[in-house]
Amino acid sequence: MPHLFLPDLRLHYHDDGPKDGPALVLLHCLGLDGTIWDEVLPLLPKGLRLIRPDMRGHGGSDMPPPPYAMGALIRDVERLLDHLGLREAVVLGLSIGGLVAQGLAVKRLDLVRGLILSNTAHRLGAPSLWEGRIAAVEQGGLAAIAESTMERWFSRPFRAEMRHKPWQDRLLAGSVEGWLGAAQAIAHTDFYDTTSGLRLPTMVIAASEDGSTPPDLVRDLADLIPGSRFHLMRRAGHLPFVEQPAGYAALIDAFLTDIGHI
Ligand SMILES: O=C(O)CC1=CCC(=O)O1
Repeated sequence: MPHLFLPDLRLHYHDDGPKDGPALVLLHCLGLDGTIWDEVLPLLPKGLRLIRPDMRGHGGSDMPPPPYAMGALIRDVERLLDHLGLREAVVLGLSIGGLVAQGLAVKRLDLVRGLILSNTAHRLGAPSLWEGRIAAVEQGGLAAIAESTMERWFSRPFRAEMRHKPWQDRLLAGSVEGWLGAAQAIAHTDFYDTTSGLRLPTMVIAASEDGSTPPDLVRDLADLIPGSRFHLMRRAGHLPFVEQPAGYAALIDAFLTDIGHI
């Protein structure tokens, strides 16, 4: 899989589908990487070019020491899309990936034709909430937050069947430094003012059992962007495409069709 060699960073990404297809860029959440989308990709409409970067500090990308600035996370995606010569992509951002997507659209509207903001908000909790989690991870590593994170990521029935275990293992296999760096970026980001100025086709997805970005918070994000459409998925947590892959893919398909991207 390819890397983009930047002056300060080697960024790993997946680039699937036809090179001349309409582009969908998928940005992952904190603590995981671009492979989170593996199961949903086959359910997406055919013919899309699917770009999945690993955020700095995550997956196969370099792991600079923390903290990371949100501006750096946005610039990494900007430089990747410029490198690939992509314009007018639809950008799907999950959680922190949704913050990056909002920031990218504000900075480089030429790169972004539409947004899918999934389980995210203009601000992902108060700085004090993130300071507490950061302190816990500094002391006890990712194991210190793994169980509480699973409670936010997956619905109770899903966890009762122990189906969250592989995801917990994936979180625990990630880089502590990468998690800390990105968590610090989240703690200092509030995009209320800039996101409320966005005017582009946008779909916002929430999930009923999401403990990280509860539906009301996600709905506030949709309210900020005039004309955006809001969807609440039932029986799913913070990663709804894991618990409801077909329903999630159908939402993406309908949105891309409605805006004429496919
Ligand atoms: O840790 C969580 O609650 C989930 C999360 C927050 C930001 C992100 O990207 O994932």
